[in-house]
Amino acid sequence: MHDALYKAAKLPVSSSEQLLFDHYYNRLVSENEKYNLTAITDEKDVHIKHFIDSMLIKVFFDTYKIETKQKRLIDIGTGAGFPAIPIKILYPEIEVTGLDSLKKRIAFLEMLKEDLTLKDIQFIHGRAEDYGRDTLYRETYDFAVSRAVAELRMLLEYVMPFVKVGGYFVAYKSLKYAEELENAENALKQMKTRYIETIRIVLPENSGERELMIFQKMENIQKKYPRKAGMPKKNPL
Ligand SMILES: C[S@@+](CC[C@H](N)C(=O)[O-])C[C@H]1O[C@@H](n2cnc3c(N)ncnc32)[C@H](O)[C@@H]1O
Repeated sequence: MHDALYKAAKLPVSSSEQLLFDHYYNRLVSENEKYNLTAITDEKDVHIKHFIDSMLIKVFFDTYKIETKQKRLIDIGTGAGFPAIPIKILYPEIEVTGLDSLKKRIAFLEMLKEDLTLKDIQFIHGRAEDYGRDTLYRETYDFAVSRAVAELRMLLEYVMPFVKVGGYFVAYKSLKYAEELENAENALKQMKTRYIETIRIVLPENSGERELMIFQKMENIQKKYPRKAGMPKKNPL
C-alpha cells in the first residue's frame, strides 16, 4: 500500500482502488519481459511516475468543474495503459477507449482488463490515423489524452479527429511544452483547435513535474484529416 503517496498527490484513492493498483504493478513487472511494457520497474516509481502521473487529469476536471458522468475518453498510444487505466480506476463512470498500434500491448491490456474486472473500457489495435477516419470513432469523444507518443504538431493530427466539437484534449507533456506549442501553430489551425493553458503539477517525492496542456476543439475538421498513416510524422503540419 502506498497511501501516503496518493495523499501527497491529493488523489482520493480508496483501499479497494489501492489494491487494484498493487495488482496492476505486479502484472506490469511479471509480464514486462514478455510484452515489453515499461522501463520503470521500482515499485514506488511506478506508483508515482505511472499511476499518480496518469491520474493528474483530476486537476483539470476539478479546475474546469467538469462533469464526468456519461462521458467518453480516448487515450491515443496507451502502451501499457497510461494514462487510460489509472483514469478508469479513479473515474469508473467514464467510458474509456485505449488505442495502440502495438498488438502485443493490446493483448496485455485485454488480460489486465479481465484481471482487474474493469467495465466500460475497450482496447483497439491500430494506427490513430486509420481509426480517426472511421465514423464509429471520429468526433465521438468528450475527452482525449495522450502521453509520450509524439511531438505536439503530429499529436494534434493523431488525436483531434476523435474529439467532439467542444470536447477537450489533455496532452501529458514535460518541460519542452512551450517549444512544441510554438511549432504547432499550423496544426492547431488545421485541427480547429484552441490552446487554453498549461497546468504545471509537481509530482510527490521530487519525482519531477508534469505539464498538462489543455486544448479544446472549436469546429469540425476537414475530411482530409488525418492524412494516411505515417504522413503526420513524415510531413508534420
Ligand atoms: C512511448 S509509448 C508511451 C505509452 C504510454 N502512453 C505511456 O505514457 O507509458 C508510445 C506508444 O504510442 C504508440 N503509438 C505511436 N504512434 C502511434 C500511432 N500513430 N497510432 C497508435 N499508436 C501509436 C506506440 O505503439 C507506443 O505503445
